[in-house]
Amino acid sequence: MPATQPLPNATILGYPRIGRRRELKRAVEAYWKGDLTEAQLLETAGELRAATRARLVELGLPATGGAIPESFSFYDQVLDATLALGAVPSRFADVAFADDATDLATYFALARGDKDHQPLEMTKWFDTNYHYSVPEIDEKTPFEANATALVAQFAEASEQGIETRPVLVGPVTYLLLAKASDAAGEGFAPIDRLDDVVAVYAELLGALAAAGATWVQLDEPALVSDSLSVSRDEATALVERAYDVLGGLENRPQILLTTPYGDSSASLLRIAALPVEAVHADLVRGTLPHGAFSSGEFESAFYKKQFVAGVIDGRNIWRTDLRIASGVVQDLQLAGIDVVVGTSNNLQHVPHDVNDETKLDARLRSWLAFADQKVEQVAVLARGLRHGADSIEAELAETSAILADRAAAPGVRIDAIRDRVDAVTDADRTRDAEQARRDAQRALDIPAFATTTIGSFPQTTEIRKARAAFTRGEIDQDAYDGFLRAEIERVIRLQEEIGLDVFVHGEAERNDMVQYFAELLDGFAVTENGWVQSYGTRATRPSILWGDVSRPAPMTVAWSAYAQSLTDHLVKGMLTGPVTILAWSFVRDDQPLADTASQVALALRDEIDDLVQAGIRIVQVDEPALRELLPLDADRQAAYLDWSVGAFRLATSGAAADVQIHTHLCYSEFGEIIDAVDGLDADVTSIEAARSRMDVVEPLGDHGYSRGIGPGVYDIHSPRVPSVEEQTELIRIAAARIPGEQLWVNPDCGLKTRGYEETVASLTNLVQAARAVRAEQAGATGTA
Ligand code: MET
Ligand SMILES: [Zn+2]
Repeated sequence: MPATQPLPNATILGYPRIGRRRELKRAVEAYWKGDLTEAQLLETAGELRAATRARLVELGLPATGGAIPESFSFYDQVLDATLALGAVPSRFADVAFADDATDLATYFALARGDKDHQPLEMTKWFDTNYHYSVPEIDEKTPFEANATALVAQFAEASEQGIETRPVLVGPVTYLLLAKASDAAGEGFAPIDRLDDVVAVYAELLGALAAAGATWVQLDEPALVSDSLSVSRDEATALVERAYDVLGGLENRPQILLTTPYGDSSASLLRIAALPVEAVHADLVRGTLPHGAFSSGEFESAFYKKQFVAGVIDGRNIWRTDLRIASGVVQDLQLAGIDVVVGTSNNLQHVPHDVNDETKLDARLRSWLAFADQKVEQVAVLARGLRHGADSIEAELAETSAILADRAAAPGVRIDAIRDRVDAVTDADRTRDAEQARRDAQRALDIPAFATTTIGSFPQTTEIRKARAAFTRGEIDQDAYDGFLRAEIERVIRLQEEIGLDVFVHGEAERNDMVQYFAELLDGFAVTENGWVQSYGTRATRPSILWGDVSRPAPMTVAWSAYAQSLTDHLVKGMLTGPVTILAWSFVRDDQPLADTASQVALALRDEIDDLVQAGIRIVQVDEPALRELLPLDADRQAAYLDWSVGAFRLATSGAAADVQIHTHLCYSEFGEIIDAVDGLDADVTSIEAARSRMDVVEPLGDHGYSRGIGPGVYDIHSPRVPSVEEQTELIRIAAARIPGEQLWVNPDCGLKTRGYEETVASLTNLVQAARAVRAEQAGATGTA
């Protein structure tokens, strides 16, 4: 047993690491380009970490005792764990053991790949829009502890006079989020290596103890998810097995085991029985174990053990109702629990500081809490625990007044919008029968294996410059519109040259596929500095959906109509779907998401109507986040799928039979929600598939999917140009399962992050691949 030194009664699970002005992004990208040396990058990162620690102390977290998490990452916390475990996949051995290899070079090679290596796959982290690098594990993966970064950061903090708490993804979650490498044998699952991995965690903990760390945080969100390869009950048993070992170590820091992102109430008492010194529960998404309080079980489970109560919401940007949160922690304390006030999860999912938003309406701003304000809220509640609730009455009263102001503010509830939602019927969510649509859409004259793209073309420096100049008022609306029209014309001509079948206008006018709409819809506000890491050096600036949503004017019609006027090819109208608009915004927490979704859907429905009036015959409504919002909790999934699918249908069902509705899904495993994808009832669905070698096609084929499907054949997440042969092979795999008339040939996703050179080369190959397969099929059936 380590020496007991209790955790101070205020903490957070983690803090944004990209920097208040995205300093880390700039430094890392400069390093990639060769403009910054490794030493310079390490120095910048050190400065950022130091600034973060100092800020957290300033905001009220104690500088000692492990209250401050050491949650920095250059790219991704799962990738950090991969390096700490030495779990470099064998296909990267040549990189890791090269003469000039450094830990950092290996790290980025895994993250991004290079011309000889595909990067580690990326996928969504629980139900967030954050992506982690998926570990690749097999029977032979060599595990070897590498505590260098963990120890160095802890030591760096000590130098600064701050005693931090190193943070690591826990062993069970790490392995359950991993995938079996291509070298793995049949039936192997990464979790089979649990004992080996636990042994390496033991070494890492030993190294941290030797460095003087009194606390370590191990995150085990696997405990709250029903979407992993094992049941929650099994995950709990695995956690028991792992922490019995780790807890039993002679030489280790005290362990804080966390269960963020969901409801751990079913397993909390079992977890509390483990030989760890503190356990966290997310009390925003989850609850305390039912009945355990009155029965005294909770008190005995937490006897001589600290409970970190995650009462401050780490997923949204609203001020937490402090009076309620204070009641919860005060009751716990009254029951004799050694309670620590905490956040529901790592604050990496929220921006830094509301005070950086100088242009936001002052009233709206007063309702908000970004990471810094959340830390302050934690500190207030902790003070209330130390000195009694009376001592924080002024703060409680202030928050109550703010919440009351928000509830009554104009625009938060608009009767006309609510009446329209109330009047929606099933008929409004239902299109003509599939056959009738197929017949009506023959007039569109679309070939088998039709080639198209997902919407965006590369966002060039010129586009970004023009947008910035327009935002700063350096060029006027006419000049900007003229620039965008020229850009659209260029993209149309390019598609003609490449020989694609169905065109797009290229989305040059969009800064972001959600923010663009948020700026044009009523009920949303956008931030200046509200960046949140999406993956690696990429960050998004989610909009704030604060009021009832409506569409004051058409949003995309002018651009789409202009593009269509330039060509005889069909041009797809391009909209972002209601679920994705919600998923990638900060949504209001004062009404069910389903109600908000209906409001957004009705606005999109009107937009589709206007697009069709303007001569557009195909409209794509992107829902890449459909899978992302699927609740981790199986009990809540059916209700979610019901409203999310319903919202998409409400948006699209105003379209007549001869209008072809497309949708696009990406970034996720869709096998699990195949019925929902089917339920969207889109005429054509494009879906990410290249990286997974068309894995999605099999379940679709088995499912008897009868409408159009475009499994991506070109992985746009990498600058690599896929050859004609490669893409032909992928189309053939799909064609073996799905009839050619149903198949579309397209990239995995939009091209906005790619450069023109690789884009043109890849699309040219794509068109050739489609033609090759068409010719093969024509040969096979004897038709021309
Ligand atoms: C993340 S999905 C992106 C879809 C969008 N239409 C685009 O092409 O960029
Ligand atoms: Zn996509």
